[in-house]
Amino acid sequence: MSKVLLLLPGDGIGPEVTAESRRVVEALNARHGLDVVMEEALFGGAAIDATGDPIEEATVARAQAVDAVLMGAVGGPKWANQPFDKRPEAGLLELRSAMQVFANLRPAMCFPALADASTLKREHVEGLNILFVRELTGGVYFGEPRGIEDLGGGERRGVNTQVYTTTEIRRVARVAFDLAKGRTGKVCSAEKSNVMESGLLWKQEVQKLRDEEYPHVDLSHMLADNTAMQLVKWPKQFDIILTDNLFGDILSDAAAMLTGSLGMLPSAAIGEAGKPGLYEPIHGSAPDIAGHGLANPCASILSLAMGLRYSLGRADLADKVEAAVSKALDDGVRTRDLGGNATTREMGDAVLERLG
Ligand SMILES: NC(=O)c1ccc[n+]([C@@H]2O[C@H](COP(=O)([O-])OP(=O)(O)OC[C@H]3O[C@@H](n4cnc5c(N)ncnc54)[C@H](O)[C@@H]3O)[C@@H](O)[C@H]2O)c1
Ligand SMILES: CC(C)[C@H](C(=O)O)[C@@H](O)C(=O)O
Ligand SMILES: [Mg+2]
Repeated sequence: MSKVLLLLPGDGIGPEVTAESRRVVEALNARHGLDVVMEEALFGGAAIDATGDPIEEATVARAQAVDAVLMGAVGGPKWANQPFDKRPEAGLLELRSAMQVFANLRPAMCFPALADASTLKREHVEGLNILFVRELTGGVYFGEPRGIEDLGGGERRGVNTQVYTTTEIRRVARVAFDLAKGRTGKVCSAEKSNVMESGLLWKQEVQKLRDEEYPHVDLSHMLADNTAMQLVKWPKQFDIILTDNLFGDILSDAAAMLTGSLGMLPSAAIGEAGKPGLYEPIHGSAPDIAGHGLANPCASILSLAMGLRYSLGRADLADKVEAAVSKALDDGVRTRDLGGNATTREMGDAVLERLG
């Protein structure tokens, strides 16, 4: 039976990069025995313009019912003054929460051809293969209370609450420990247990789960600020980095530059087995380059590959797509962020040509 992939292109460069992933799916359907039907819906600013809301209830329901969701990016200056709960980004948080995709896998891999594209020296990044496991449906992004209070006399107070429960910590740590089996076995958990109670609970629960059920995992703990420094100093010391929602957001953007560009980093957000996954590049809508065909579509295409692997049951085609991206880079095809002058479409063409 056909599988269903819901595309949510979103805003800015979102539609530009998602269009290239759509062409990859079409090529796999036509030439490689994939049987995926694509649907599309408005999301983010585009949905606000059409309906007043960043995501319609029907779209959330569809995302929960299909096999996988591939989104582009949301947000931009046009919607920056919307009330907070009506912003494009609020729609994304609502979608992640509704899909219960609590573990966000963000692989920061340096493709061989890009070892000189990073702002760090070649020996620091060549062969780099870090996997972030970022908690995605809890923490300070969702904690209550939140808001901006008027204290009178021109004084205001902005409030967000960092909160984690044992269950939230253990279920994402389990994902990291399970993934460690197929890798080097090393997991570094990053938090701020020195100043935050939620960070101390995080550290204790991660250690407890390791001791109870994963004795073979080589677990270490690192304060998140030191982790940021160590990522730049000697990134190859890391294999899996397990961390919370906010630190994972920040550390993975920093790690993107180790691979050459933010336009290279894909992600997979997964939850309980059998539930649909949400696949998205880690970059945003890039308003500074949107509409000019300059965006790098690799992060989107590689996110699609993760979807093929984790939700669509076609790890063989995921390997094929990743190999085609790697080959295109080997052959010197580069978008502007990687120092070249290929357009988004030309980069997509280069991947399609190498799919076989
Ligand atoms: N998942 C998402 O939907 C998501 C993620 C991050 C940011 N955002 C939103 O995007 C908007 C812009 O945020 P920002 O500018 O801080 O971050 P951004 O990731 O959009 O862009 C940061 C920089 O990286 C460049 N860049 C990003 N993706 C690229 C690509 N594929 N190819 C080439 N260059 C690329 C941009 O041109 C920009 O210079 C904001 O509204 C933000 O909330 C959305
Ligand atoms: C747009 C925003 C909600 C999002 C996040 O902070 O999670 C983005 O930065 C990301 O990395 O996916
Ligand atoms: Mg981010």
